Amino acid sequence: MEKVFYEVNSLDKKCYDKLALTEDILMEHAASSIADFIEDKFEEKVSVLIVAGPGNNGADGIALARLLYKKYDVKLYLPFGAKSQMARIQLQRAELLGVPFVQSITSSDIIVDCLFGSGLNKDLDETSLSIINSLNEQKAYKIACDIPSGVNIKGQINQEAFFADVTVTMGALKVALFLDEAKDYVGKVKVANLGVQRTIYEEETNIYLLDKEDMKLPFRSKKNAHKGSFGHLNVIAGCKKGAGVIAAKAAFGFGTGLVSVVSHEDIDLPYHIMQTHFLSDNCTAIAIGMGLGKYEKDEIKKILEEDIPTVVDADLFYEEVLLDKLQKDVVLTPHPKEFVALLKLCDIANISVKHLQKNRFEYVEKFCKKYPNTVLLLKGANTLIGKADKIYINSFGTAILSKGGSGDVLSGLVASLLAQEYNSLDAAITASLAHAIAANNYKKANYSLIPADLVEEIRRL
Ligand SMILES: NC(=O)C1=CN([C@@H]2O[C@H](COP(=O)(O)OP(=O)(O)OC[C@H]3O[C@@H](n4cnc5c(N)ncnc54)[C@H](O)[C@@H]3O)[C@@H](O)[C@H]2O)[C@@H](O)CC1
Ligand SMILES: [K+]
Repeated sequence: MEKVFYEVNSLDKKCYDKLALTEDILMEHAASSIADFIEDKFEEKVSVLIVAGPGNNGADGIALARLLYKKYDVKLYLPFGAKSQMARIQLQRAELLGVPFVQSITSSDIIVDCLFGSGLNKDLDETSLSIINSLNEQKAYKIACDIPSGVNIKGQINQEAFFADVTVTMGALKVALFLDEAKDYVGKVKVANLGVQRTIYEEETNIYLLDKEDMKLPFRSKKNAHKGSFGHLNVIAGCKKGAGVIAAKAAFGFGTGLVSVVSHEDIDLPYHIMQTHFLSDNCTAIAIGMGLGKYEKDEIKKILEEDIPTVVDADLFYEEVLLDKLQKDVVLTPHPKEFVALLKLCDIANISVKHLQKNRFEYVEKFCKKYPNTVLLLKGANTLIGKADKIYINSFGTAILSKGGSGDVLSGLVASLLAQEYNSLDAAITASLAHAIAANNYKKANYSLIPADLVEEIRRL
Protein backbone atom coordinates (compact mmCIF):
# COMPACT_ATOMS: atom_id res chain seq x y z
CA MET A 1 0.00 0.00 0.00
CA GLU A 2 1.06 3.61 -0.58
CA LYS A 3 0.85 6.56 1.78
CA VAL A 4 -1.70 9.30 1.10
CA PHE A 5 -1.72 12.83 2.61
CA TYR A 6 -4.26 15.59 3.16
CA GLU A 7 -1.63 18.16 2.19
CA VAL A 8 2.04 18.13 1.27
CA ASN A 9 3.10 21.69 2.16
CA SER A 10 4.64 20.41 5.38
CA LEU A 11 6.56 17.79 3.39
CA ASP A 12 7.88 20.48 0.99
CA LYS A 13 8.86 22.52 4.03
CA LYS A 14 10.85 19.62 5.45
CA CYS A 15 12.84 19.54 2.17
CA TYR A 16 13.73 23.22 2.58
CA ASP A 17 14.34 23.31 6.33
CA LYS A 18 16.00 19.97 6.96
CA LEU A 19 17.46 18.93 3.63
CA ALA A 20 18.60 22.35 2.33
CA LEU A 21 16.74 21.86 -0.93
CA THR A 22 15.21 24.90 -2.61
CA GLU A 23 11.87 25.62 -4.23
CA ASP A 24 13.74 25.80 -7.53
CA ILE A 25 15.13 22.28 -7.09
CA LEU A 26 11.74 20.84 -6.20
CA MET A 27 10.09 22.59 -9.12
CA GLU A 28 12.76 21.43 -11.57
CA HIS A 29 12.03 17.85 -10.55
CA ALA A 30 8.28 18.44 -10.80
CA ALA A 31 8.63 19.73 -14.37
CA SER A 32 11.19 17.06 -15.34
CA SER A 33 8.90 14.28 -14.26
CA ILE A 34 6.15 15.48 -16.60
CA ALA A 35 8.75 15.97 -19.36
CA ASP A 36 9.97 12.38 -18.79
CA PHE A 37 6.41 11.11 -18.97
CA ILE A 38 5.85 12.88 -22.31
CA GLU A 39 9.20 11.77 -23.72
CA ASP A 40 8.50 8.14 -22.79
CA LYS A 41 5.08 8.17 -24.38
CA PHE A 42 5.28 10.47 -27.41
CA GLU A 43 7.44 10.88 -30.53
CA GLU A 44 9.47 14.02 -31.12
CA LYS A 45 7.78 17.01 -32.82
CA VAL A 46 4.37 16.23 -31.36
CA SER A 47 2.51 19.45 -30.45
CA VAL A 48 2.15 20.31 -26.76
CA LEU A 49 -0.02 23.14 -25.40
CA ILE A 50 0.87 24.08 -21.83
CA VAL A 51 -1.72 26.20 -20.05
CA ALA A 52 -0.05 27.88 -17.08
CA GLY A 53 -1.79 29.77 -14.27
CA PRO A 54 -0.45 32.64 -12.14
CA GLY A 55 0.98 30.61 -9.23
CA ASN A 56 3.48 27.81 -8.76
CA ASN A 57 1.34 25.27 -10.59
CA GLY A 58 1.77 27.58 -13.56
CA ALA A 59 5.48 27.88 -12.76
CA ASP A 60 5.77 24.07 -13.07
CA GLY A 61 4.20 24.41 -16.52
CA ILE A 62 6.52 27.19 -17.67
CA ALA A 63 9.54 25.14 -16.54
CA LEU A 64 8.10 22.17 -18.45
CA ALA A 65 7.87 24.27 -21.62
CA ARG A 66 11.58 25.10 -21.30
CA LEU A 67 12.45 21.42 -20.88
CA LEU A 68 10.46 20.29 -23.91
CA TYR A 69 11.28 23.23 -26.20
CA LYS A 70 12.85 22.25 -29.57
CA LYS A 71 12.25 18.52 -29.14
CA TYR A 72 8.49 19.10 -29.21
CA ASP A 73 6.28 21.71 -30.84
CA VAL A 74 5.64 23.54 -27.55
CA LYS A 75 3.25 26.44 -27.02
CA LEU A 76 2.74 28.27 -23.74
CA TYR A 77 -0.54 29.94 -22.84
CA LEU A 78 -0.55 32.21 -19.75
CA PRO A 79 -4.09 33.61 -19.49
CA PHE A 80 -3.38 35.41 -16.19
CA GLY A 81 0.31 36.21 -16.58
CA ALA A 82 2.91 35.05 -14.05
CA LYS A 83 2.32 36.25 -10.48
CA SER A 84 4.19 34.12 -7.96
CA GLN A 85 7.90 34.71 -7.57
CA MET A 86 8.78 31.30 -9.02
CA ALA A 87 6.41 31.82 -11.96
CA ARG A 88 8.19 35.07 -12.79
CA ILE A 89 11.61 33.41 -12.60
CA GLN A 90 10.46 30.55 -14.83
CA LEU A 91 8.91 33.03 -17.27
CA GLN A 92 12.16 34.93 -17.57
CA ARG A 93 14.00 31.66 -18.33
CA ALA A 94 11.43 30.62 -20.94
CA GLU A 95 11.52 34.03 -22.61
CA LEU A 96 15.34 34.08 -22.77
CA LEU A 97 15.18 30.69 -24.47
CA GLY A 98 12.58 31.85 -26.99
CA VAL A 99 9.73 29.49 -26.05
CA PRO A 100 6.69 30.46 -28.19
CA PHE A 101 3.60 31.91 -26.50
CA VAL A 102 -0.01 31.87 -27.69
CA GLN A 103 -2.88 34.15 -26.69
CA SER A 104 -5.63 31.54 -26.79
CA ILE A 105 -6.18 27.79 -26.77
CA THR A 106 -4.77 26.20 -29.93
CA SER A 107 -5.40 22.63 -31.01
CA SER A 108 -2.55 20.27 -30.15
CA ASP A 109 -1.76 16.61 -29.60
CA ILE A 110 -1.10 17.03 -25.88
CA ILE A 111 -2.55 19.50 -23.38
CA VAL A 112 -0.85 20.01 -20.04
CA ASP A 113 -3.06 21.66 -17.45
CA CYS A 114 -0.97 23.79 -15.08
CA LEU A 115 -3.67 26.36 -14.37
CA PHE A 116 -4.29 25.73 -10.66
CA GLY A 117 -2.86 23.16 -8.28
CA SER A 118 -3.04 22.93 -4.54
CA GLY A 119 -3.55 26.70 -4.32
CA LEU A 120 -7.13 26.68 -5.68
CA ASN A 121 -8.77 28.51 -2.80
CA LYS A 122 -11.97 30.00 -4.20
CA ASP A 123 -14.59 29.37 -6.86
CA LEU A 124 -13.40 29.57 -10.44
CA ASP A 125 -14.08 32.92 -12.05
CA GLU A 126 -15.76 33.07 -15.45
CA THR A 127 -12.51 33.20 -17.41
CA SER A 128 -10.98 30.17 -15.65
CA LEU A 129 -14.21 28.26 -16.00
CA SER A 130 -14.43 28.96 -19.70
CA ILE A 131 -10.76 27.98 -20.20
CA ILE A 132 -11.34 24.68 -18.42
CA ASN A 133 -14.49 24.00 -20.44
CA SER A 134 -12.68 24.77 -23.71
CA LEU A 135 -9.76 22.53 -22.76
CA ASN A 136 -12.19 19.71 -21.99
CA GLU A 137 -13.71 20.08 -25.46
CA GLN A 138 -10.33 19.67 -27.18
CA LYS A 139 -9.34 16.34 -28.64
CA ALA A 140 -5.91 15.76 -27.17
CA TYR A 141 -4.04 13.61 -24.67
CA LYS A 142 -4.57 15.44 -21.40
CA ILE A 143 -2.10 15.68 -18.55
CA ALA A 144 -2.87 17.42 -15.25
CA CYS A 145 0.03 18.87 -13.29
CA ASP A 146 -0.32 17.93 -9.60
CA ILE A 147 -4.14 17.94 -9.56
CA PRO A 148 -6.69 18.68 -12.32
CA SER A 149 -7.58 22.38 -12.22
CA GLY A 150 -10.96 22.85 -10.59
CA VAL A 151 -10.50 20.00 -8.11
CA ASN A 152 -9.91 21.57 -4.71
CA ILE A 153 -7.66 20.37 -1.91
CA LYS A 154 -10.45 18.16 -0.54
CA GLY A 155 -11.15 16.59 -3.94
CA GLN A 156 -14.39 18.52 -4.40
CA ILE A 157 -15.46 19.89 -7.76
CA ASN A 158 -17.74 22.81 -7.11
CA GLN A 159 -18.14 23.91 -10.74
CA GLU A 160 -16.09 22.09 -13.35
CA ALA A 161 -12.62 20.60 -13.57
CA PHE A 162 -10.09 19.53 -16.18
CA PHE A 163 -10.67 15.98 -17.44
CA ALA A 164 -7.21 14.41 -17.37
CA ASP A 165 -6.04 11.15 -18.90
CA VAL A 166 -3.24 11.18 -16.37
CA THR A 167 -2.40 13.28 -13.33
CA VAL A 168 1.26 13.61 -12.44
CA THR A 169 1.09 14.58 -8.80
CA MET A 170 3.99 16.18 -6.99
CA GLY A 171 5.89 14.49 -4.15
CA ALA A 172 3.21 12.17 -2.74
CA LEU A 173 -0.38 11.01 -3.20
CA LYS A 174 -3.08 13.34 -1.93
CA VAL A 175 -6.51 12.56 -0.49
CA ALA A 176 -8.06 15.00 -3.00
CA LEU A 177 -7.26 12.61 -5.84
CA PHE A 178 -9.39 9.88 -4.25
CA LEU A 179 -12.67 11.55 -3.39
CA ASP A 180 -15.35 9.82 -5.48
CA GLU A 181 -16.27 12.95 -7.40
CA ALA A 182 -12.66 13.45 -8.53
CA LYS A 183 -12.40 9.93 -9.94
CA ASP A 184 -13.58 10.76 -13.46
CA TYR A 185 -11.24 13.77 -13.64
CA VAL A 186 -7.87 12.51 -12.39
CA GLY A 187 -7.40 9.63 -14.84
CA LYS A 188 -4.35 7.53 -14.01
CA VAL A 189 -2.35 8.91 -11.09
CA LYS A 190 1.44 9.02 -11.13
CA VAL A 191 3.69 10.43 -8.41
CA ALA A 192 6.73 12.58 -9.25
CA ASN A 193 9.76 12.54 -6.96
CA LEU A 194 10.84 16.05 -5.97
CA GLY A 195 14.60 15.71 -5.58
CA VAL A 196 14.61 12.96 -2.97
CA GLN A 197 13.09 9.50 -3.00
CA ARG A 198 9.45 9.33 -2.03
CA THR A 199 10.23 7.34 1.10
CA ILE A 200 12.34 10.26 2.34
CA TYR A 201 9.86 12.95 1.29
CA GLU A 202 6.95 11.18 2.98
CA GLU A 203 6.25 11.23 6.71
CA GLU A 204 3.80 9.26 8.88
CA THR A 205 0.20 9.27 7.75
CA ASN A 206 -3.08 7.58 8.66
CA ILE A 207 -4.33 7.12 5.09
CA TYR A 208 -3.22 4.44 2.65
CA LEU A 209 -3.97 3.53 -0.96
CA LEU A 210 -4.40 -0.22 -1.40
CA ASP A 211 -2.47 -2.13 -4.09
CA LYS A 212 -3.28 -5.47 -5.68
CA GLU A 213 -0.64 -7.01 -3.40
CA ASP A 214 -2.77 -6.13 -0.37
CA MET A 215 -5.34 -8.70 -1.52
CA LYS A 216 -4.54 -11.86 0.45
CA LEU A 217 -6.75 -14.53 -1.14
CA PRO A 218 -7.77 -17.56 0.96
CA PHE A 219 -5.63 -20.05 -0.98
CA ARG A 220 -5.35 -23.37 0.85
CA SER A 221 -1.85 -24.35 1.82
CA LYS A 222 -2.53 -27.15 4.31
CA LYS A 223 -3.05 -30.58 2.76
CA ASN A 224 -4.55 -32.13 5.87
CA ALA A 225 -7.86 -30.24 5.85
CA HIS A 226 -11.58 -30.90 5.82
CA LYS A 227 -14.61 -28.71 5.25
CA GLY A 228 -14.75 -27.79 8.92
CA SER A 229 -11.29 -26.25 8.58
CA PHE A 230 -12.78 -23.39 6.55
CA GLY A 231 -15.58 -22.29 8.83
CA HIS A 232 -19.36 -22.32 8.81
CA LEU A 233 -21.05 -19.10 7.75
CA ASN A 234 -24.66 -18.31 8.65
CA VAL A 235 -26.37 -15.78 6.39
CA ILE A 236 -29.54 -14.39 7.94
CA ALA A 237 -32.13 -14.06 5.17
CA GLY A 238 -35.02 -11.66 5.66
CA CYS A 239 -38.03 -10.88 3.53
CA LYS A 240 -35.96 -10.12 0.42
CA LYS A 241 -34.46 -13.58 0.45
CA GLY A 242 -32.52 -13.13 -2.78
CA ALA A 243 -30.02 -10.82 -1.09
CA GLY A 244 -29.07 -13.47 1.47
CA VAL A 245 -28.86 -16.16 -1.19
CA ILE A 246 -26.52 -14.01 -3.33
CA ALA A 247 -24.30 -13.39 -0.28
CA ALA A 248 -24.31 -17.11 0.58
CA LYS A 249 -23.32 -18.14 -2.95
CA ALA A 250 -20.51 -15.56 -3.03
CA ALA A 251 -19.23 -16.76 0.35
CA PHE A 252 -19.18 -20.39 -0.76
CA GLY A 253 -17.31 -19.49 -3.94
CA PHE A 254 -14.74 -17.61 -1.85
CA GLY A 255 -13.76 -20.62 0.20
CA THR A 256 -15.99 -20.95 3.27
CA GLY A 257 -16.28 -24.66 4.12
CA LEU A 258 -19.99 -24.64 4.99
CA VAL A 259 -22.60 -22.00 4.26
CA SER A 260 -26.13 -22.01 5.68
CA VAL A 261 -28.93 -19.56 5.05
CA VAL A 262 -30.94 -18.89 8.20
CA SER A 263 -34.63 -18.38 7.44
CA HIS A 264 -37.95 -19.35 8.93
CA GLU A 265 -39.43 -19.85 5.51
CA ASP A 266 -38.27 -22.55 3.12
CA ILE A 267 -35.96 -21.16 0.45
CA ASP A 268 -34.97 -22.66 -2.84
CA LEU A 269 -31.21 -23.05 -2.52
CA PRO A 270 -28.51 -24.71 -4.59
CA TYR A 271 -27.62 -28.15 -3.19
CA HIS A 272 -24.27 -27.05 -1.74
CA ILE A 273 -25.90 -24.37 0.45
CA MET A 274 -27.84 -25.50 3.51
CA GLN A 275 -30.83 -24.00 5.26
CA THR A 276 -31.40 -23.75 9.01
CA HIS A 277 -34.13 -22.06 11.04
CA PHE A 278 -31.79 -20.86 13.80
CA LEU A 279 -28.05 -20.18 14.12
CA SER A 280 -25.93 -23.31 13.67
CA ASP A 281 -24.04 -24.58 16.73
CA ASN A 282 -20.70 -24.53 14.89
CA CYS A 283 -21.27 -21.16 13.22
CA THR A 284 -17.96 -19.24 12.81
CA ALA A 285 -19.32 -16.07 11.17
CA ILE A 286 -22.61 -14.28 10.62
CA ALA A 287 -23.82 -12.06 7.78
CA ILE A 288 -26.88 -10.03 8.66
CA GLY A 289 -28.83 -7.09 7.28
CA MET A 290 -29.00 -7.78 3.54
CA GLY A 291 -32.65 -7.99 2.47
CA LEU A 292 -33.62 -8.17 6.12
CA GLY A 293 -36.69 -5.93 5.99
CA LYS A 294 -38.74 -6.06 9.18
CA TYR A 295 -37.29 -9.11 10.94
CA GLU A 296 -38.39 -9.92 14.48
CA LYS A 297 -36.47 -7.38 16.67
CA ASP A 298 -35.79 -9.72 19.61
CA GLU A 299 -34.40 -12.33 17.32
CA ILE A 300 -32.04 -9.83 15.68
CA LYS A 301 -30.96 -8.64 19.10
CA LYS A 302 -30.12 -12.19 20.14
CA ILE A 303 -28.13 -12.82 16.98
CA LEU A 304 -26.18 -9.57 17.42
CA GLU A 305 -25.38 -10.49 21.02
CA GLU A 306 -23.53 -13.61 19.85
CA ASP A 307 -19.78 -13.33 20.21
CA ILE A 308 -19.21 -14.46 16.63
CA PRO A 309 -17.46 -12.43 13.86
CA THR A 310 -20.21 -10.57 12.04
CA VAL A 311 -20.72 -8.46 8.95
CA VAL A 312 -23.67 -6.05 9.03
CA ASP A 313 -25.24 -4.63 5.88
CA ALA A 314 -28.22 -2.73 4.47
CA ASP A 315 -31.48 -2.53 6.44
CA LEU A 316 -29.82 -2.86 9.84
CA PHE A 317 -28.14 0.55 9.55
CA TYR A 318 -31.54 2.10 10.24
CA GLU A 319 -32.22 0.07 13.41
CA GLU A 320 -31.41 1.04 17.00
CA VAL A 321 -30.84 -2.61 17.82
CA LEU A 322 -27.46 -2.22 16.07
CA LEU A 323 -26.07 0.35 18.52
CA ASP A 324 -24.66 -2.02 21.15
CA LYS A 325 -22.92 -4.06 18.49
CA LEU A 326 -20.94 -0.99 17.42
CA GLN A 327 -18.83 -1.31 20.56
CA LYS A 328 -17.66 -4.69 19.28
CA ASP A 329 -15.39 -5.96 16.55
CA VAL A 330 -17.87 -5.98 13.65
CA VAL A 331 -17.62 -5.17 9.93
CA LEU A 332 -20.15 -2.63 8.57
CA THR A 333 -20.65 -2.32 4.80
CA PRO A 334 -22.96 0.65 4.14
CA HIS A 335 -23.40 2.50 0.87
CA PRO A 336 -23.57 6.32 1.20
CA LYS A 337 -27.32 6.49 1.88
CA GLU A 338 -27.05 3.83 4.56
CA PHE A 339 -24.00 5.52 6.08
CA VAL A 340 -25.94 8.77 6.35
CA ALA A 341 -28.65 6.85 8.23
CA LEU A 342 -26.01 5.25 10.46
CA LEU A 343 -24.41 8.62 11.26
CA LYS A 344 -27.81 9.89 12.33
CA LEU A 345 -28.55 6.75 14.35
CA CYS A 346 -25.22 7.19 16.17
CA ASP A 347 -25.80 10.91 16.81
CA ILE A 348 -22.68 11.81 14.89
CA ALA A 349 -24.25 13.94 12.16
CA ASN A 350 -27.50 14.65 10.38
CA ILE A 351 -26.32 15.26 6.82
CA SER A 352 -27.41 14.70 3.24
CA VAL A 353 -25.88 12.10 0.97
CA LYS A 354 -24.53 14.96 -1.16
CA HIS A 355 -22.72 16.46 1.83
CA LEU A 356 -21.33 13.07 2.78
CA GLN A 357 -20.03 12.48 -0.73
CA LYS A 358 -18.17 15.80 -0.62
CA ASN A 359 -16.62 14.91 2.75
CA ARG A 360 -16.28 11.13 2.76
CA PHE A 361 -12.92 11.01 4.51
CA GLU A 362 -14.01 13.37 7.25
CA TYR A 363 -17.09 11.31 8.19
CA VAL A 364 -15.30 7.98 8.04
CA GLU A 365 -12.74 9.46 10.45
CA LYS A 366 -15.49 10.77 12.74
CA PHE A 367 -17.30 7.45 12.83
CA CYS A 368 -14.17 5.38 13.41
CA LYS A 369 -13.03 7.69 16.17
CA LYS A 370 -16.30 7.12 18.02
CA TYR A 371 -16.38 3.37 17.31
CA PRO A 372 -12.72 2.27 17.13
CA ASN A 373 -13.54 -1.45 17.41
CA THR A 374 -15.62 -1.58 14.25
CA VAL A 375 -14.37 -1.84 10.68
CA LEU A 376 -16.31 0.52 8.47
CA LEU A 377 -16.39 -0.16 4.74
CA LEU A 378 -18.02 2.82 3.01
CA LYS A 379 -18.86 1.75 -0.53
CA GLY A 380 -18.26 4.07 -3.44
CA ALA A 381 -16.32 4.63 -6.64
CA ASN A 382 -13.32 4.62 -4.29
CA THR A 383 -14.33 2.48 -1.33
CA LEU A 384 -12.99 3.65 2.04
CA ILE A 385 -12.20 1.15 4.78
CA GLY A 386 -11.78 2.74 8.20
CA LYS A 387 -10.55 1.17 11.43
CA ALA A 388 -9.78 3.34 14.49
CA ASP A 389 -7.50 6.14 13.23
CA LYS A 390 -6.63 4.59 9.84
CA ILE A 391 -8.31 4.75 6.44
CA TYR A 392 -7.53 2.46 3.50
CA ILE A 393 -8.64 3.45 -0.02
CA ASN A 394 -9.66 0.87 -2.61
CA SER A 395 -9.49 2.76 -5.91
CA PHE A 396 -10.17 -0.29 -8.13
CA GLY A 397 -13.94 0.33 -8.03
CA THR A 398 -15.66 0.36 -11.41
CA ALA A 399 -19.11 1.34 -12.69
CA ILE A 400 -19.51 -2.31 -13.79
CA LEU A 401 -20.46 -2.93 -10.14
CA SER A 402 -23.22 -0.33 -10.03
CA LYS A 403 -25.99 -2.91 -9.90
CA GLY A 404 -28.36 -4.47 -7.40
CA GLY A 405 -26.75 -7.55 -5.87
CA SER A 406 -23.13 -6.32 -6.05
CA GLY A 407 -23.30 -5.22 -2.40
CA ASP A 408 -24.71 -8.60 -1.34
CA VAL A 409 -21.77 -10.30 -3.06
CA LEU A 410 -19.39 -7.98 -1.18
CA SER A 411 -20.85 -8.72 2.25
CA GLY A 412 -20.80 -12.43 1.34
CA LEU A 413 -17.09 -12.15 0.58
CA VAL A 414 -16.32 -10.33 3.83
CA ALA A 415 -18.35 -12.89 5.79
CA SER A 416 -16.62 -15.73 3.96
CA LEU A 417 -13.21 -14.52 5.13
CA LEU A 418 -14.47 -13.89 8.67
CA ALA A 419 -15.66 -17.52 8.72
CA GLN A 420 -12.17 -18.52 7.57
CA GLU A 421 -10.65 -16.74 10.58
CA TYR A 422 -9.39 -13.56 8.89
CA ASN A 423 -9.47 -10.63 11.30
CA SER A 424 -12.10 -7.99 10.51
CA LEU A 425 -9.78 -5.47 8.87
CA ASP A 426 -8.00 -8.04 6.69
CA ALA A 427 -11.34 -9.55 5.70
CA ALA A 428 -12.72 -6.15 4.66
CA ILE A 429 -9.58 -5.21 2.71
CA THR A 430 -9.21 -8.49 0.82
CA ALA A 431 -12.93 -8.85 0.12
CA SER A 432 -13.19 -5.29 -1.16
CA LEU A 433 -10.15 -5.67 -3.43
CA ALA A 434 -11.28 -9.08 -4.72
CA HIS A 435 -14.74 -7.68 -5.47
CA ALA A 436 -13.41 -4.71 -7.47
CA ILE A 437 -10.51 -6.45 -9.19
CA ALA A 438 -12.77 -9.32 -10.27
CA ALA A 439 -15.21 -6.78 -11.74
CA ASN A 440 -12.35 -5.17 -13.68
CA ASN A 441 -11.50 -8.59 -15.11
CA TYR A 442 -15.03 -9.01 -16.48
CA LYS A 443 -14.74 -8.81 -20.25
CA LYS A 444 -18.36 -8.70 -21.49
CA ALA A 445 -20.20 -5.39 -22.04
CA ASN A 446 -19.68 -3.21 -18.99
CA TYR A 447 -23.42 -2.84 -18.37
CA SER A 448 -24.15 -6.55 -18.36
CA LEU A 449 -22.73 -7.96 -15.11
CA ILE A 450 -24.98 -10.09 -12.90
CA PRO A 451 -24.00 -11.36 -9.42
CA ALA A 452 -23.26 -14.85 -10.76
CA ASP A 453 -20.74 -13.37 -13.26
CA LEU A 454 -19.04 -11.53 -10.43
CA VAL A 455 -18.77 -14.67 -8.31
CA GLU A 456 -17.42 -16.49 -11.38
CA GLU A 457 -14.69 -13.84 -11.80
CA ILE A 458 -13.87 -13.99 -8.09
CA ARG A 459 -13.40 -17.75 -8.36
CA ARG A 460 -10.85 -17.12 -11.13
CA LEU A 461 -8.68 -14.56 -9.28
N1 LIG B 1 7.34 23.78 -2.88
C1 LIG B 1 6.37 24.14 -3.63
O1 LIG B 1 5.63 25.07 -3.33
C2 LIG B 1 6.16 23.37 -4.85
C3 LIG B 1 5.02 23.66 -5.60
N2 LIG B 1 4.73 22.99 -6.70
C4 LIG B 1 3.56 23.39 -7.48
O2 LIG B 1 2.94 24.52 -6.96
C5 LIG B 1 1.56 24.32 -6.83
C6 LIG B 1 1.03 25.16 -5.74
O3 LIG B 1 1.33 26.48 -6.07
P1 LIG B 1 0.60 27.74 -5.43
O4 LIG B 1 0.54 27.55 -3.97
O5 LIG B 1 1.27 28.93 -5.96
O6 LIG B 1 -0.87 27.61 -5.95
P2 LIG B 1 -1.51 27.46 -7.41
O7 LIG B 1 -0.54 27.74 -8.47
O8 LIG B 1 -2.19 26.17 -7.44
O9 LIG B 1 -2.65 28.56 -7.41
C7 LIG B 1 -2.43 29.82 -6.82
C8 LIG B 1 -2.72 30.93 -7.77
O10 LIG B 1 -3.98 30.76 -8.37
C9 LIG B 1 -4.84 31.85 -7.98
N3 LIG B 1 -6.15 31.27 -7.74
C10 LIG B 1 -6.49 30.38 -6.79
N4 LIG B 1 -7.78 30.03 -6.91
C11 LIG B 1 -8.25 30.70 -7.99
C12 LIG B 1 -9.51 30.75 -8.64
N5 LIG B 1 -10.54 30.02 -8.20
N6 LIG B 1 -9.66 31.52 -9.72
C13 LIG B 1 -8.64 32.25 -10.17
N7 LIG B 1 -7.41 32.25 -9.59
C14 LIG B 1 -7.22 31.49 -8.53
C15 LIG B 1 -4.22 32.44 -6.75
O11 LIG B 1 -4.58 33.78 -6.60
C16 LIG B 1 -2.75 32.24 -7.05
O12 LIG B 1 -2.27 33.25 -7.92
C17 LIG B 1 1.41 22.84 -6.62
O13 LIG B 1 0.12 22.40 -7.00
C18 LIG B 1 2.51 22.31 -7.51
O14 LIG B 1 2.05 22.17 -8.84
C19 LIG B 1 5.68 22.06 -7.28
O15 LIG B 1 6.46 22.80 -8.14
C20 LIG B 1 6.54 21.40 -6.27
C21 LIG B 1 7.13 22.34 -5.28
K1 LIG C 1 -3.39 21.59 -12.57
